[in-house]
Amino acid sequence: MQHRHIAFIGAGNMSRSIISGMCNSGYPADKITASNPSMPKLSALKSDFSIQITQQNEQAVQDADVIVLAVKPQLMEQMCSTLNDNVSLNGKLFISIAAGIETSRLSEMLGGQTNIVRTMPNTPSSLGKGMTGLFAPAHVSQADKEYAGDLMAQVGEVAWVEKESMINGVIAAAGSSPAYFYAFLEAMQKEAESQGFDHQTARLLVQQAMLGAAEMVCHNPQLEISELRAQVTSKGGTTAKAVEHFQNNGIDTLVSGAMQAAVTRAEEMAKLF
Ligand SMILES: NC(=O)C1=CN([C@@H]2O[C@H](COP(=O)(O)OP(=O)(O)OC[C@H]3O[C@@H](n4cnc5c(N)ncnc54)[C@H](OP(=O)(O)O)[C@@H]3O)[C@@H](O)[C@H]2O)C=CC1
Ligand SMILES: O=C(O)[C@@H]1CCC=N1
Repeated sequence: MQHRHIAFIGAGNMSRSIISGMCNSGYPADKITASNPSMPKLSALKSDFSIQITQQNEQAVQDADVIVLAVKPQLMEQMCSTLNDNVSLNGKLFISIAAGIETSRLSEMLGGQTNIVRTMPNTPSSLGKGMTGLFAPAHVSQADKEYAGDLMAQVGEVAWVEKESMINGVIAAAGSSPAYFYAFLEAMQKEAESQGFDHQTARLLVQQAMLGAAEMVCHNPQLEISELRAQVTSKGGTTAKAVEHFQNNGIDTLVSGAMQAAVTRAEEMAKLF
C-alpha cells in the first residue's frame, strides 16, 4: 500500500489494533502519528512500535495526509470542531471508524470537508483477524478508496458497501458480533462448570470448540454452514437434542432481534451525535 503520512486521533483499542497491523506489515513507523489526551496508551505505542506520539491533535494532523477519526462517537463533534478551528484540513483524507456517525454529519463536524471514508472494524483486528466494512461517498477518489481499503486490510478482511445505511448492517453482523459470541461462550462455560469442570477447563473446552468450528467454516467455503452443522448432528444422537432445544426456543428470532437492536441503536446514534 501507499505509505502516506497518517495520524490517528484517539489512541484507544481500535487505533492500537490498526497501528499494530500496519507496523507488522512494514508500514514505516515514522509516517504514523497517534494523538491522545492522556499519555499511558501513547507511551505504550511508542515503545512497542516506535511511532510518533503527541497529546496535541492539531500537531498530529498538521503534517498528515490521512486522519483516522478514532474517538468515541459522543466525543467526535467536540474533537472535530476544535481541529477545524485550529488547523487547515484541506486536501486531507479522513477515515472514520466511529459507530453511528454518517459521512454527511462528519462533514459538518469537519467544517465542510467531504473527503471522508467511513469504516466499521471489529476488535479481532488486534490479531489480524478483523472484519471491516467500508463506505465512501461517490466523490471520493479511487486512490483514496484504495488507500482506505488497503489500510483496513492490514488487520483482516474488508467488504465495501454501496449504500451508507448498510454500514449499520456491518455493525450488526461483524462490528458488534464478537460480543454475541462471547456472551454465548460465557453461558456455555458457566454450564460446563455446573456440570463439574473447573473454570479453566470449562474455558478450554468451549474456546477450542469455537476455534475449531470457526476454522471449519473458513476452510470449507464450498459447504453451507447448515451442512457443517448436519455433519455434527448424528441421527438420534446428542447434538440433535441440543439443536432442537435451540430451535424450539427461538434461536432465529433471538439472533435477528439482537441484530435489529444493534441497527436501531446505530440509527439512534446517528441522530444523537
Ligand atoms: N470497540 C469496538 O469493538 C469498536 C469500536 N469502534 C469505534 O472505534 C472508536 C474508538 O473505540 P475504541 O478504540 O474501542 O475506544 P477507546 O476508548 O479504547 O479509545 C478512544 C480513545 O480516544 C481518546 N480520546 C478521548 N478524547 C479525545 C480527544 N479529544 N482527542 C483525541 N483522543 C481522544 C481516549 O483517550 P483517554 O482514554 O485518555 O480518554 C481513548 O484513548 C469509537 O468511535 C467506536 O465506535 C468501531 C468498531 C468496533
Ligand atoms: O458497541 C459499539 O457501539 C461499538 C461499535 C461496534 C462495536 N463496538
